[in-house]
Amino acid sequence: KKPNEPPLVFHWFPLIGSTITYGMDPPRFFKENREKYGDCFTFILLGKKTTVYVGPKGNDFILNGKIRDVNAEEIYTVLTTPVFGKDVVYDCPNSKLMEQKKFMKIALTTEAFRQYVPIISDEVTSYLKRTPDFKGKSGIVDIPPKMAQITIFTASHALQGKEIRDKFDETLADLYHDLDMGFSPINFMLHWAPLPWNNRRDYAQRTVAKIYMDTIKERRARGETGAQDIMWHLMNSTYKGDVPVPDHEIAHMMIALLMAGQHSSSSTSSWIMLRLASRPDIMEDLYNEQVKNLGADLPPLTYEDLAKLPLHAAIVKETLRLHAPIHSIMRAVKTPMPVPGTKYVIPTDHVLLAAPGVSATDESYFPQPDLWEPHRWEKDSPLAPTIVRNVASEEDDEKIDYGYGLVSKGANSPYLPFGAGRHRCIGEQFANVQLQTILAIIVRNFKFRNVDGSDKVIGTDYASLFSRPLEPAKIYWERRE
Ligand code: HEM
Ligand SMILES: N#Cc1ccc(COc2ccc(/C=C/c3ccc(C(F)(F)[C@](O)(Cn4cnnn4)c4ccc(F)cc4F)nc3)cc2)cc1
Repeated sequence: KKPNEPPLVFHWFPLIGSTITYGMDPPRFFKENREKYGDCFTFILLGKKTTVYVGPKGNDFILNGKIRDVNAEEIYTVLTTPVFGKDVVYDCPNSKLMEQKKFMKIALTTEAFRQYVPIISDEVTSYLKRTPDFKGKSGIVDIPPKMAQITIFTASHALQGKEIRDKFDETLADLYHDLDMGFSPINFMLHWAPLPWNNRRDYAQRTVAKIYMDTIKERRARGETGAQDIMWHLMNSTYKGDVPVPDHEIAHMMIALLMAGQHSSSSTSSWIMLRLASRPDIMEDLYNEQVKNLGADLPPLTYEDLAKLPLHAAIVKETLRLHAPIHSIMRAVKTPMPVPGTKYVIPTDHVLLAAPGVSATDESYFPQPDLWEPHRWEKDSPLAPTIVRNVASEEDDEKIDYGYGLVSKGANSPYLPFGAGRHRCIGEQFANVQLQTILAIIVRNFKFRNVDGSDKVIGTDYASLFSRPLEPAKIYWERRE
């Protein structure tokens, strides 16, 4: 290794490098090597020199990197463009992505969320009524596949509109599955390989895009609609210079949003249910919070009700602290990057890897970091994050606008499940509305506990693109009187 490069993680084989040890358990790999080499170190990921820089300084260095120094689309396009379709997200200049994020965000307003909460509540309630797995008074259920179903119905209906949601009962479900097969880290690494599932992925992408484009034509022929869904907003958006968004780009952005929302929310909602089964006491606290703040008759949920359920919000926050779906954020290095406070200069043949989850489980920021304790987010909790006590939280610090709205300037927070900087997530508010609504409806209907009555929680599957629970992940449920 050269004197001004970060330390290189020891490995036996040149190409494989540390791919297997990293791929099997990234958080463990980060923690072990942080102890050996410090916050900044390089490892070989399938032949590629990958420099990890963890901790708040690392999060800031990578996520707030200047556009001339770091590049996301070069790394991600091989994975996302075959699935989403061309000319959107990472298959276009970053300036165009910033405009696309602005369009998507226009539909994610509190006005829209007011419509989404009843839509999501009804989808969950009717799913629980019709699915055979929740028949009778009690039983045992493998929860991740159920949450994947609930997520796709709620997200497609709210975000994509009723026409699209109803198509999920027919052809769209299988097409979505084929599209999803292409969304795997193997494609990240071996995108050039003529893998059999990639043909099904390509056929599915073309067919799903056509379904969206036909829907767009129908809507245009029919004229206005009261729906607040994203498709309608994209149909009325124009790029700078008053250039309307082409129909194929609308269709491709819809696929991108469907994939984003589906994977992140189904993983997170599965973890929420599994954590509640390990802590039945918390599930009771949630029920009591609803009775206390909404009334014992538990009226139909509204968007305004969510603001009266702080413990429900803390459940999502604490689950994302321990189970962030995206464990590795990657960027190509475009110009040699000096690392402030060190003698390191990261060369352009490296890939940068940010892992915000490392500081989210660091005891110097979160007392008893591995304990899932939603009450820690209450202000006087002894487990409250130290960062909140002595450094301004995200709301206070200064903001910057990359073209799609204000985001906090500092990425030096230890808790960044939605990323930071120019590539920061625009789905955070929608995800919170969706997850808290699903949670509130489930809490009204059931009590959960582990099948063996323990407080254990299942391990994590890192082999797919989004970390998610190993399957099957069974829990015992009991219908609440
Ligand atoms: C629990 C739910 C979610 C989590 C934890 C999450 C996490 C993230 C993270 C970490 C990033 C930054 C990626 C990077 O810097 O490379 C991101 C970006 C993004 N997410 Fe999410 N996300 C969630 C839900 C959603 C939803 C529901 C949508 C759409 C409705 C969405 C759309 C996007 C978009 C468009 C970007 C921007 C990518 C870019 O600018 O390069 N996300 N998300
Ligand atoms: N041997 C072996 C072996 C080796 C390694 C491994 C594991 O290695 C790795 C390495 C990196 C990663 C990165 C995850 C990653 C990045 C980008 C995206 C995304 F772009 F797709 C997304 O951000 C997703 N998103 C955003 N918000 N919600 N979802 C997105 C953006 C905009 C958009 F519109 C739609 C989107 F959906 N998705 C996921 C995952 C696994 C396993 C095995």
